[in-house]
Amino acid sequence: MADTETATILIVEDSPTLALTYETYLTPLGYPITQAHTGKVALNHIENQTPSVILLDLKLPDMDGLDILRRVSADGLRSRVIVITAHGSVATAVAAMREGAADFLVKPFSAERLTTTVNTALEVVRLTELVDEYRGRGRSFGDFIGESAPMQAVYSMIQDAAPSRASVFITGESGTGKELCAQAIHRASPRTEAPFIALNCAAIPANLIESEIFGHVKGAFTGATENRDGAAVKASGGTLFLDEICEMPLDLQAKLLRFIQTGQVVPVGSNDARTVNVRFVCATNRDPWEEVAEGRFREDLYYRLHVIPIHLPPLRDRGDDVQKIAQSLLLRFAGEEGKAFHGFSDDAVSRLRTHNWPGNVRELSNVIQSAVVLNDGDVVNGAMLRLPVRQAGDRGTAEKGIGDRETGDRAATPAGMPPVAETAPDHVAMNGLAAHDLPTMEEEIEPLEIVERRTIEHAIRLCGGSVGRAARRLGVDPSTLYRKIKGWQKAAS
Ligand SMILES: Nc1ncnc2c1ncn2[C@@H]1O[C@H](COP(=O)(O)OP(=O)(O)OP(=O)(O)O)[C@@H](O)[C@H]1O
Repeated sequence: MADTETATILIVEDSPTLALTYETYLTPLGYPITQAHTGKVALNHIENQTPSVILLDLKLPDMDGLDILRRVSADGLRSRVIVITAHGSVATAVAAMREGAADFLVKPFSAERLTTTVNTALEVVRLTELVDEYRGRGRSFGDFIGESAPMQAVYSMIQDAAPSRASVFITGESGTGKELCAQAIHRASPRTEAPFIALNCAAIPANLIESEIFGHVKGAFTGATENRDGAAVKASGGTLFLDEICEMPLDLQAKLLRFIQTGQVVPVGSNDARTVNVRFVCATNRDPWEEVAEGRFREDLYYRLHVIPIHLPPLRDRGDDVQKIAQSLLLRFAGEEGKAFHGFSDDAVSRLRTHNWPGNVRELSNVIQSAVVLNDGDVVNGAMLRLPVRQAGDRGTAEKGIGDRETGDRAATPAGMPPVAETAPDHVAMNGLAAHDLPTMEEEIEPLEIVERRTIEHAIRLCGGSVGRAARRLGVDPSTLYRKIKGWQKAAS
């Protein structure tokens, strides 16, 4: 049996009745099935999503089925193609096998014969994936999902870096998986049994970071009622992950540098140093060298930490990974929410592929979760994915690199929002009012509902599209925001 998380079946058959019959035969296998009644629809589907098995009738209204087979071979796709031929046309089946078909079925055939043939094909797909995995090619790694070439380079950097004690400096836009990468390094390292301690330098007030890293003694400051170990001591023998390192205040950067050089921790309010052995992994979504050039990040600290650099590519540069991650997230959220969703329609796949993903995997996760929470059905369609129809920087236009994060986040439409382009013409502002048409009084006094909506949308944008995080920051329950978003969607449709 193939991997149930990713295996899919495409039935290419011009007769809808026959296609439905085959689908009914194959449904008990439990894999998502798509029908294509023309060659054009089939090619379009294959372009967006690689099916594990293609059941292919060679007689199509708009093209020769062999052309589809040739395309699968030419593109080097892993799909196993099972050709369906009419009784008496064995020569065609032989020709198809020469072109790369995995098997053939002569009409009419029984449900059992079909399921056995498809199951065998799926098993071959599974074994091929297994072999690739052993060879270390074309596979995901740890908790990462994704098999694209840029991610393979990341996985191999992680594997090479893991055994060493050298500091790792991870860069990448927000939501690309920097923390996941730090955890993967720790897990693959000899320190795996010791603690992995993560500290987000941007999330802790400046006056508390020193104590959070180095600890404090009783009475060191108001509220220090007892001795407390900091992250450096807690991570002893393990890994200390300093996230958003470029946000660390300069005075503390000097203390961190001393700690790295000496391995000694001095808690706030104490003169006693304690020696610890930690491995440093840090991350930033800024361009660290630019931070050095601007005087916000110490150059000596940069060189100490920037020993092994790992750059996480933006999601828009990872090809098919978008669909693989989306599919895995869909099954996860559907399971959590008790929904039946198990796949995406072709238009949904096409939207997933063309969106620019400024908030990267986190944004993708929010969009899928929102689609699952707010809808019902077997398949997520394009309309359920609350993405802007068109946005500046969509694939094929502007490319973004690290350092462009803020622009990227501003461009993101929060998950679950009716995007501007879908609800209003160009000249209409986000709140639905054409500002230049209104008298001054109306500009000054806005209905509370609109102010509330703008505040919520703004918060979600600032939180990289995360409804959950925005709800926390706004001090309300996430279900309140989801309810409101659903209300806006209803009003817009
Ligand atoms: N390749 C991937 N496959 C599956 N899940 C992923 C992948 N990359 C990231 N994620 C998930 O996306 C979310 C964001 O990842 P993570 O927190 O590691 O990103 P980050 O780059 O550290 O973000 P930030 O810069 O905002 O701190 C997490 O829930 C993580 O598990």
